[in-house]
Amino acid sequence: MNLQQDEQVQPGRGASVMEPTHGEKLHPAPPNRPASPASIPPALDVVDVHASFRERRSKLPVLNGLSLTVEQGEFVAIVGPSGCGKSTLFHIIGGLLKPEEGQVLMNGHDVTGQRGKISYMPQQPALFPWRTIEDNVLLAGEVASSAPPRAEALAEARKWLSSVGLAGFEQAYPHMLSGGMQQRAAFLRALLSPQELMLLDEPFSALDALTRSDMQRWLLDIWEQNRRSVLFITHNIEEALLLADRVYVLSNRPATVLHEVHVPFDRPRREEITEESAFLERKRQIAQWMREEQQKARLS
Ligand SMILES: Nc1ncnc2c1ncn2[C@@H]1O[C@H](COP(=O)(O)OP(=O)(O)OP(=O)(O)O)[C@@H](O)[C@H]1O
Repeated sequence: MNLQQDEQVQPGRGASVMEPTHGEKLHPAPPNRPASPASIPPALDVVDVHASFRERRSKLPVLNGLSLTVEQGEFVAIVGPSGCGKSTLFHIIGGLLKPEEGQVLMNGHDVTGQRGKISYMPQQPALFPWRTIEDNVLLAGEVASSAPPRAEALAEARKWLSSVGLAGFEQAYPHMLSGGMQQRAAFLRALLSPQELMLLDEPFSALDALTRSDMQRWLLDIWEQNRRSVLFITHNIEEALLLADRVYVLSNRPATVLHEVHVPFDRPRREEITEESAFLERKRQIAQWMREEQQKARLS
């Protein structure tokens, strides 16, 4: 079902009520955060977005005045309770759903409800089983209006496949690869697509712990070479803090931003930061906020 586009603004649902309640910032912006001069708009600016699903006569509010930004070249993570509306937010940013209120701006332009502006990587690799790994990776370029010539795209894809340990698997089909390898190919497809902003929706949730840890290290490495603007959903607080420059903590459904946490570690990041007290302090604090949300949900 679609989100309602024509719903009346209800009394009391103005911006002041629906402003996100950003919690304390645990630290000022770290030095490694990409500097965004005032003249450069954020890669993504989600402004006061409201959304609900309507089923017959009942209405399920899902997003409640949610605002967030991703600066140019920034890696931002979202954590929040299960079912709070994270994927719905991605669908709105990707233009698959229209919000009842609010805007989605990319590079300063209003793109609310417009598709084709982001590259997206879902929980499952979503590779086409009838296409080889190489052809799956090339797909991103094929559907773009400003695609490079095929020979150029192929050379680029092969270079990347080799650099992510998939050399020799170019002509393999997805079922011939492990889950982690499939996710690498899916990530490459997102990375090589021409859209600047990448939305990653729990890309490692289906992987076992060891593969997940490998993939985190791998993603850090690849991302730090490229510095694309990334918005990343995860349920794993440690993963969020290890990868991101900032972490948004969402409330229960209907989701709004409860807290914004700056992650002050230099890049390239080392896995050892997970042992540092500044890391553990943030991890404990976010876990505490999440527990509080769970408690509220149980009591409501
Ligand atoms: N198409 C839809 N029609 C009706 N309700 C929906 C639809 N899609 C999602 N919902 C409901 O909206 C709420 C938010 O769903 P959403 O998938 O955005 O949450 P989420 O935070 O991504 O969940 P999870 O953490 O479990 O992946 C849930 O209660 C879900 O059941």
